[in-house]
Amino acid sequence: MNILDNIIASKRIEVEQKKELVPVEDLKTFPLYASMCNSLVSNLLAEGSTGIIAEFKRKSPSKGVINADIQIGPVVETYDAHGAAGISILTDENYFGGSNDDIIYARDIVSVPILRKDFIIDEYQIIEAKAIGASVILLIAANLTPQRVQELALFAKRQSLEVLLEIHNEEELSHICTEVDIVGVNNRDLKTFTVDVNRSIELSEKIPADKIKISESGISDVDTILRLRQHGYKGFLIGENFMKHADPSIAFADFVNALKAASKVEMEG
Ligand SMILES: O=C(O)c1ccccc1NCC(=O)[C@H](O)[C@H](O)COP(=O)(O)O
Repeated sequence: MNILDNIIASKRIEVEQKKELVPVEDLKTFPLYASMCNSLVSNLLAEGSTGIIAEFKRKSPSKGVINADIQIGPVVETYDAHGAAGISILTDENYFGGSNDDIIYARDIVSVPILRKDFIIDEYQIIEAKAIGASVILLIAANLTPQRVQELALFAKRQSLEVLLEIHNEEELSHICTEVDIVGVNNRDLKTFTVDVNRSIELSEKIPADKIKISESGISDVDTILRLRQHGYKGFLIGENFMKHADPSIAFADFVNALKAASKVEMEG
């Protein structure tokens, strides 16, 4: 079994336990369940958007501990204030050190849309995402059939959530369906952990033109963003590059300033 199989196996157990602990009908009574979702799609398409979906994660299977004891508040506040188009928050506890409380806390203090970054395999997790204040959910093609992607995406759309479908290779293009709003190419192979930004470039032309494209993982410099933009990418999901710093807020603000300067030079040139 590879790491993704392990994560999914433990997720199945976790979801069944949660269903017992907090029945789905109870989730629907959470105040945030009835709140309005804001749109990541609109933010990515907005004129002058940085396109950055800044991620908050404490650890990961590929990197181990990144920033174990960090508090979420100051980090997401800076992401929001300095121009993130969206914020991605890992809610998986075992492998990423996250929790639902991280999103509940962040929702209260930021206005940008929040992506619930987790391994969604069950409708329960979609209701849960809405109940904790997420606006976008992630579906990963590598662990879902095309039919299951379609079912879960449709279910999410009916909850007014936006859907990001993550793919990694050409075969997974067949998972793209009408209900998906955003297609993300993960530059990290979730089975081997190798990272190659060229994945995004190779797949860019093959993604249907009506989908918003984002590139995920292993992005650490503004030149890569400029290159990806030339291939039609509107969004850039970046985690470790910020979270590895003692103060991710400073790293994020510096990165955005450098991106804005480079984008201006590019437009003038
Ligand atoms: O990052 C991992 O080790 C990982 C392993 C298995 C499944 C998912 C994993 N990561 C989730 C992500 O895709 C990244 O957190 C996200 O794209 C940001 O990547 P990075 O900028 O490289 O931190």
